[in-house]
Amino acid sequence: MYIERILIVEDEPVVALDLQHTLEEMGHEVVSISECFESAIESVIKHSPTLVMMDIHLQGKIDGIEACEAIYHGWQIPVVFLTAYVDEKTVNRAAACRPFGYLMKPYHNKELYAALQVARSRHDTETALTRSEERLSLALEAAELGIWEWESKLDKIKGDVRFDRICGELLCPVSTNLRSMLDRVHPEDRNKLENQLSRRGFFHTSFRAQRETGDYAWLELYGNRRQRLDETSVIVGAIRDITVRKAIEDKLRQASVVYSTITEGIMILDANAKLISVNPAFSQLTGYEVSEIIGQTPEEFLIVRQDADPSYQDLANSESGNWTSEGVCKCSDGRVFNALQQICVVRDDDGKTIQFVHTISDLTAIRATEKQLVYLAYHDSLTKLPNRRMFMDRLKHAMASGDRNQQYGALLFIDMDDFKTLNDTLGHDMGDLLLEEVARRLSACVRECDTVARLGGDEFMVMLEQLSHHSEEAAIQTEIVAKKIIAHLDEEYLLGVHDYRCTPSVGATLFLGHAQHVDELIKQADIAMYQSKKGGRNQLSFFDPSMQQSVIKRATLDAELHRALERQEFRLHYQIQVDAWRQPIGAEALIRWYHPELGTVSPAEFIPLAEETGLILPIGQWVLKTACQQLQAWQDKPHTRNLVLAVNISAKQIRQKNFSTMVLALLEKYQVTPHLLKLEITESVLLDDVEDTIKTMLSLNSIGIRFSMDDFGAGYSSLQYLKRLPLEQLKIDRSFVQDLENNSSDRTIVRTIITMAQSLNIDVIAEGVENEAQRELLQNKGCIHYQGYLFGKPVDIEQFNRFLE
Ligand SMILES: Nc1nc2c(ncn2[C@@H]2O[C@H](COP(=O)(O)O[C@H]3[C@@H](O)[C@H](n4cnc5c(=O)[nH]c(N)nc54)O[C@@H]3COP(=O)(O)O)[C@@H](O)[C@H]2O)c(=O)[nH]1
Repeated sequence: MYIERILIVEDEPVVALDLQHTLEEMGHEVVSISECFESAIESVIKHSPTLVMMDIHLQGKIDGIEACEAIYHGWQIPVVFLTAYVDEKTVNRAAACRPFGYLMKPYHNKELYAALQVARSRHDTETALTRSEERLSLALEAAELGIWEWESKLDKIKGDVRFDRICGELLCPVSTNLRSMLDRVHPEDRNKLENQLSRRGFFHTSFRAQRETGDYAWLELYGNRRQRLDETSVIVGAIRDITVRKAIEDKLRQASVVYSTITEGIMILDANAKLISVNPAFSQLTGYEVSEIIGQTPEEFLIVRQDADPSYQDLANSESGNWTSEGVCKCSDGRVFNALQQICVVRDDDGKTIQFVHTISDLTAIRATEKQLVYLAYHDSLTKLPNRRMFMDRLKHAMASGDRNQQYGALLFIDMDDFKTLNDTLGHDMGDLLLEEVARRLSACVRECDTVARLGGDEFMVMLEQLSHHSEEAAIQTEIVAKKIIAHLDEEYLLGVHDYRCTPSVGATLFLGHAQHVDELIKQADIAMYQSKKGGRNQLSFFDPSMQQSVIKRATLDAELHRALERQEFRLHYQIQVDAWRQPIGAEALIRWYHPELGTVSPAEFIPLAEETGLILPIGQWVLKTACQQLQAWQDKPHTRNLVLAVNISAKQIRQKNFSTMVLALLEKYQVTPHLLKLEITESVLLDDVEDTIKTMLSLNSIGIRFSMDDFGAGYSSLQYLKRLPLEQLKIDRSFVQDLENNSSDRTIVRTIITMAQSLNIDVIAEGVENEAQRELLQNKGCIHYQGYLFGKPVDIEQFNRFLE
């Protein structure tokens, strides 16, 4: 039996004493007797009784029922009423304050004994229940779980305060029915959740529910669906917001994928820098399995420490906790590689170092690529020779050492003759083969200390170092090497199945120290090489300063020529063409360039330059337009109406795709009768794209435009093509006319040209006729049209028109 420490609250002292006696006989202890509420409270505080026996009628204003409420509420001490009251009102009041017993006076001892036993038992049970509820509440709070319940009969979801906290915002209104709650669930999760909720027994699931803000929260739901006897069912369960956990899990999952798939090797070390784990890439990189190295520090098996490297402890103490450096790693098989290593300190919330993450990346491939890139930056990919960049470096170096030793060096600029023809005829692959072979032969011709480089295309450069201290001797040494090069490059090449011959043109220049700039030296060698080309190719030329002057002049001319059109510096001059009776039959339009500073520049000087740069196209267009304007002007006057105007057309012009269209447009614009326009072409048009050129000529000729073959006899003169061209006229070159009186060969050539033209039914005109003797000779041979100073020099249009009048 439990021995109670009892407080008796009784206003009748006799009854109280009797009760005390009885209780003590039962073995209990009576700690105090009080007659009123106030003294009862004092006794509770003072004696901490385990049970109170309470009379309802007490001295003072407060009765036993109120006293019971106060004592139980304040100290949770069970109270048993002991009273004579049996009226319904009193009993109901007493019952409302949940007493632990209600004993009627007078009572039997056995009744008292039973009442005390029941009170004790109920109090213990209730206390245990309250504690258990408290524990559960604390556990739910700690687990962040909310309790919820749903009854099918009511179709209402109810929950505790934690449930409201978790779901209030998400699934509001909280006391909603199941369908409304499901409506807030993410469509992809809805079916799964619905299935779980309809299942009998335990379930556990997670789903997304939409917040008021529109974004989704992750919820974890536990439940147990039970069937009641009346066939209704109830689900009781718990719910938890796992949004943050999900986000962390996602990150962890990503981190885990990165950890296991990244190509960098990762070591996780504990706070003492002892290895805990490695990722797969680490084992692949180093050959170490985690079991072999666990518990060791990386320096014991992998990292070759440098003196400047910080220790793990240094890093743990550092503010950044991060260190990156290039280092050397040793693999399990002894192989060594360069690695980029990074160490990151992992700290807990209190800032204490708990781990290190040590990452290593193999730099071998990067270093190899860098090496390759450097190689490519300084070498020609086809021939593997040094390229221009490296050559320039070496040249600067050679100049510096030549300066110190006072020894001459030499540059040889080598260009393969007619390389373009090889590419055009046998294709670029064969061209590449030739260049590779040239590179081999050049390298074989020079000493170890010399440099062979490819500048691009078919241009090679050879630098000879450590030549004589005297320029003459150095020149002789250079000549010997250059001749050797020419001889070797002149030998036959086997290109695939083709035997091929290709000669070089070589230009040479000497240098001593830093007397000239590198670019200047290369230009000198280039100029000398052009000299070789001009001199007939397959030869060596040394640089001569006068050559440089002409190159500079040419560059100036080129720059000025680009601006000449827009500055309107061109004019057309006209030179009369006459018949046997000296009657004007037409004129040749000849361009003149009046430059404000350079003065009058001869077309013989600037036309070849314009052809080279492509400027001949806009210039030629301007000439044609001006000629058409002039023809239009002549058409108004009877004595000029039938004059035919000859315009020089360069090969580049006639090869333009839209040449015919452009000419037709001009004729139309200036209302010119086509047969008054004569286009003078040279034999050079037959060197390239002959078929297309013939097509263009035929189309222009079909509308009446005439063609004259200029400088005939001086060049290529392919008779095979001649008969296919729609030519109206051959113009005998001035060089044959000049010496006609004294040179019998020229006379023969002129006679042959005239005879051939007559047989082909083509007219003949002679240019450069300067005296009567020449004219007579030409007439005697059958040439009756002339152009030359004998009849008039090229003059501007005002003079020309005056002359005609
Ligand atoms: N594509 C173009 N070429 C043109 C154009 N204008 C001229 N040219 C070509 O330039 C070259 C030089 O021409 P130019 O200095 O005008 O010389 C011409 C005549 O002045 C000269 N000539 C004429 N008669 C005599 C003579 O009796 N003696 C003598 N020493 N020289 C004379 O001959 C040149 C005309 O030559 P050609 O054109 O071959 O009939 C020259 O090649 C021009 O073609 C142009 O607009 N476009």
